[in-house]
Amino acid sequence: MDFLAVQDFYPEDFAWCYGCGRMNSSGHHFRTRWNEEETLTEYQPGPEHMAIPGFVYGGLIASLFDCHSTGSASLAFYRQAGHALGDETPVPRCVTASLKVDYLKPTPLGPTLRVIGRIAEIGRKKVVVVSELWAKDVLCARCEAVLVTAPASMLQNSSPS
Ligand SMILES: CCCCCCCCCCCCCC(=O)SCCNC(=O)CCNC(=O)[C@H](O)C(C)(C)COP(=O)(O)OP(=O)(O)OC[C@H]1O[C@@H](n2cnc3c(N)ncnc32)[C@H](O)[C@@H]1OP(=O)(O)O
Repeated sequence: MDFLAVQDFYPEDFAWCYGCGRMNSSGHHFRTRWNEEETLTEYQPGPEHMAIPGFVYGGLIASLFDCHSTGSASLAFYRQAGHALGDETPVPRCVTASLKVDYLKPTPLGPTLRVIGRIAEIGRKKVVVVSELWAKDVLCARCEAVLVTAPASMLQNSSPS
C-alpha cells in the first residue's frame, strides 16, 4: 500500500461497507487519510459511474462524501485519543447521522476526484466534518456531515454470515 488509510484498520467485522469496506469485494474501497490537518480521499470513477455522458452520478458523489466523512471522524477520534494508524488500539467506527450535499457544478467524468475534509467540531461521541470535492481545480460539491460513534445495536449484524 502506498499510504495508510483509516479503512485499512477498521476491525474486520466492521469493514464490509459497500463504499469503503476492504472486505467487500464488490464495493468502491474508498480510502481516507490525514493530509496534515485535513483529511483526504481520492477516487477515480469509472465509465459505469456516469450520470449522463461525461459527468459523474450524484449518488456516487454522496457515497464518496459519506465514507470520507465517517473515515474522517474515525481519524479525528483516534488522533484526539493520542493514537496513530498502526497502533494496536482498535480504530473507532462511526455511522452517519446526517449528510448534506450541495452540488455546485457538474462533476466531470475523467479526473481523479479529491475530497478534502476539515474537522469542524469534535465532541464526546459526535464529529462534524465539512468537505469539498474537487475535480482538478474545479470545486464541484460541498458536504456537511454529522458522524456519531457506532451504536452497540449495530454490532449484531456487523458482518455477513
Ligand atoms: C460497540 C461497537 C459497535 C460497532 C458497530 C459498528 C458498525 C459499523 C457500521 C458501519 C457503517 C458504515 C457507515 C454507514 O453506512 S452508516 C449507515 C447510515 N447510518 C445509519 O444507519 C445510522 C442510523 N441512525 C442511528 O443509528 C442513530 O440515529 C444515531 C446513532 C446516528 C444517533 O443516535 P442518537 O440520536 O441516539 O444519538 P445521541 O442522541 O446520543 O446523539 C449523539 C449526537 O449526535 C447528534 N445527532 C444525532 N442525530 C443527528 C442528526 N440526524 N443530525 C444532526 N445531529 C444528530 C445529537 O444531537 C447528539 O449531538 P450532541 O448533543 O452530542 O451535540
